[in-house]
Amino acid sequence: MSMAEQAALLLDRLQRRRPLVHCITNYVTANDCANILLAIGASPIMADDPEETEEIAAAASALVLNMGTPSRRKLEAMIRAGRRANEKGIPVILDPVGAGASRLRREMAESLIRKVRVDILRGNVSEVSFAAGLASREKGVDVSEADRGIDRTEAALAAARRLGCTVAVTGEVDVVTDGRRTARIRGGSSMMARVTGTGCMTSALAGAFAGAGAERGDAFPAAVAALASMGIAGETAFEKAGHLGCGSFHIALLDAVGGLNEKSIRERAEIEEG
Ligand SMILES: Nc1ncnc2c1ncn2[C@@H]1O[C@H](COP(=O)(O)OP(=O)(O)OP(=O)(O)O)[C@@H](O)[C@H]1O
Ligand SMILES: Cc1ncsc1CCO
Ligand SMILES: [Mg+2]
Repeated sequence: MSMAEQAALLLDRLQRRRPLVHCITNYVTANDCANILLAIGASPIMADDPEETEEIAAAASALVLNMGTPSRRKLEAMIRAGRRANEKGIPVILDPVGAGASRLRREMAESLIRKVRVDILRGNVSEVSFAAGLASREKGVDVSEADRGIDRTEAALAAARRLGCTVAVTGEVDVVTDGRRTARIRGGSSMMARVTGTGCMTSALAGAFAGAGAERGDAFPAAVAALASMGIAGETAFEKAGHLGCGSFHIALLDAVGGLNEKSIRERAEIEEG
């Protein structure tokens, strides 16, 4: 079965099952992540107090840990949720936002990688390079100029080997690998880099697809399906609203994700295997 066909079937399963996706995320893009999950057909819950994250994670189909606005308290909330998810076989997605940008973020990324078994790591090339242990010169949450030259495939493979999980590096062309299989996903629009949170939304969608899977261990096709969905939606949004500007494009992106179905994935996904 082709990767596009697999992604189409996963979307169909997601829309029938409506997986509950627990997000411990940042305050910049939390609302967009909740809305994109609703748009694709999943059910979001944002919960980040250490007092409740174990309980919420235990009831969810997937857990998304996003380091965008970190704190020691949030780290504790993430470790509690992550350990519970691991015990219950619930897939965990890590978005190491700005992982190399400060001491707190570096410690947080290292601590999460050490204490929680991650199924999908999703980030831009700077973030994934840092998580892979490669030199990264991150200054903020966007790809740094110094990191633009790093090869996305090499960064993804290095991180996949270090973490033993599926890694998705986004950018103009997205790369997904589990160290054994590799896929490249085209599509999207350069406008996506001009709206904050499209990466966070992609990670949230990876949670929805991983949570829709029949069983744990389906992380690679879930990550591919999430990136293909964002790619198609980004193109549609650009056609509809690219000429209007970033604000309209942002809203059109949510609309486009809401319009995705099995058929659009099968017909429009641009996935290259190997
Ligand atoms: N130049 C581009 N052309 C096409 N698609 C792009 C481009 N840049 C980013 N994208 C798409 O935008 C989405 C987010 O990727 P990006 O690498 O910008 O994440 P990010 O840096 O983590 O974003 P953020 O931190 O703002 O959430 C992905 O679906 C990716 O494919
Ligand atoms: C801009 C920004 N700052 C912290 S998180 C975030 C959203 C994109 O990652
Ligand atoms: Mg990001």
